[in-house]
Amino acid sequence: MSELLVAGGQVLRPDLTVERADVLVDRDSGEVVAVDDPGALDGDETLDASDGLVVPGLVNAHTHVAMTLLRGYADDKELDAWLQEDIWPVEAELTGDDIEVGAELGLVEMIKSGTTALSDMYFHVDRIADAVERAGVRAVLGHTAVTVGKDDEAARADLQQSLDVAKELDGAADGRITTTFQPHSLTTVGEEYLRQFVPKARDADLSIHFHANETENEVDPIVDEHGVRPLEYADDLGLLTEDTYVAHGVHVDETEIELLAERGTGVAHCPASNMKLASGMAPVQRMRDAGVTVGIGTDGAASNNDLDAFDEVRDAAMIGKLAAADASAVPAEAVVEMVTRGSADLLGFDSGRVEAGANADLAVIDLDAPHLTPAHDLVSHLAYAVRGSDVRHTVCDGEVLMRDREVLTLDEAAVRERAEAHAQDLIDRAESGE
Ligand SMILES: CSC[C@H]1O[C@@H](n2cnc3c(O)ncnc32)[C@H](O)[C@@H]1O
Ligand SMILES: [Zn+2]
Repeated sequence: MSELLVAGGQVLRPDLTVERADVLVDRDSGEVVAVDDPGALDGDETLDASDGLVVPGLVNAHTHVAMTLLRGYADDKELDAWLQEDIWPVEAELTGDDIEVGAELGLVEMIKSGTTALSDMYFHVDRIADAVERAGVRAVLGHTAVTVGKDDEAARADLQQSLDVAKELDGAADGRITTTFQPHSLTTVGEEYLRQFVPKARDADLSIHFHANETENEVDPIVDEHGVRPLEYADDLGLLTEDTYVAHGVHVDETEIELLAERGTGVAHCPASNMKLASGMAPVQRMRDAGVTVGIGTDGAASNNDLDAFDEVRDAAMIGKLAAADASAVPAEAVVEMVTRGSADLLGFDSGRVEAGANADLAVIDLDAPHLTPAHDLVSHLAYAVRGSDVRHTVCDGEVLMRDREVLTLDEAAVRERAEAHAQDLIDRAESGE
C-alpha cells in the first residue's frame, strides 16, 4: 500500500470543528485511511500542511468548464440576450480541440483554487473527459441537448446523444468520471422530447441535470403554456427525483420548494452568475429550511468570470442574506457545508468530508497571510476571507494534483498558451462568418 501523509496542519472535520491532526491517505484506494493526532501516523510521502488548514476539496456543482475560452468575450447582458446574441453564435464554431483546450484551462484554474470535483454540461464530452482524466479531478459529465431551432430528426438525435454519452462515459478515468442525462432546460427542450426521453434515461438508471427557474423569462412561458409552475411541470414529466439536481433554482415559489424537498431533488446554486446576468436571488435559506440539498456552482467562466469556488462561497453567503433580508441567513457554516458535502451529495461522490473511508479529495490552505489574520474562526475565514490563491496543495483520489502551487498533472504554461491561441482563432472564425 502506498500512503500519503498530510502532516503538520489543522483539519476541518465533518462537523465543521477544526483540530490539529494529520491525515493519512491510501493512494491505491484513493481514500482517507485515518485522521489522527499530530505525529501519530506514518506515510511513504509527506505533504507539508504546517501553517495550513486541510479541508475537503471543493465541489463545483454546476459549470461549463470549456467556456473559459469565452471569458470576458461578452459581459453585461441578461441571460437570453447574452446566449442568443453572443455565446451561441460563437459556440457554433467550437471544435473538439477548442473544447479540450478550454477544459484544460478551466481545470488548471480549478485545481489552483482547491476544487477537486465538478459537474459539467457541454458538448464534445469525450474531449472534456480526456482533459478530466489527465487533470486528475473527479467529474460528472454529460452532453447537453437543446431542441429549439432544430428539426425533429436533429432534436431527437441530440437527446439520443445525451443518453449515449452518459452510458458510454460512466465510470471512465478509473471511476473518477460519472455522467448525467442533460436536457438543457425546460424552455429549450420541447415537451414531446422530454416525454419520450426522460423515461429512457430513467430506464437506463441515469441521473439527470438541467437548468431550471434561472430567470423570470424561463418561468412565464411555462406558466402560460401549461398553467403550472416550471418545477410542477418538471415533476409531471418525471424529472424530479433523488437522482436529479437542477442548476440555479432562482425563481422558485413555496410550492416548488416543497416539491424539491419532497422529491429529494437538489439545487446547484450559482450566485455569481445569477448576479452578473441579473437573473435574481435564489431563496437559499428557504430551500435549506425546507430540507432541499443545495450545492454551489460557478456556472461557466463567461458568466462569472472565474472558476474559483471560494469566490462563490463568499457570494453565496452575501446574496443569501440579501435575498432573505436577514444578516443571519446563509451563515458561514451553511456555505462551507454547501460547497463540500452539499455539492458532493448532488454529484453522488463520497467526497466533501475529511474522514476515514471518504474519498481522499483535499485542499490545503495556507493560513500564513495578512487577510487570514487573526484566526478567530477558520470556518468564517473559509466563507468570507480565503481566496483560491491561498490553496497550497490539491489532492484528488489520493493523488497530488498541485504541490506548493505547482500543478503536477497539466503543464500550466502550455495550457495557457494553447488556450490563448484557440480563443483568438475561435473569435476570428465566429466574427468573420457574421
Ligand atoms: C448546449 S451545452 C450547455 C449550454 O448552456 C449554456 N449556458 C451557459 N451558462 C448558462 C446559463 O446560465 N443558463 C443557461 N444556459 C447556459 C452554454 O453556453 C451552452 O450553450
Ligand atoms: Zn449553466
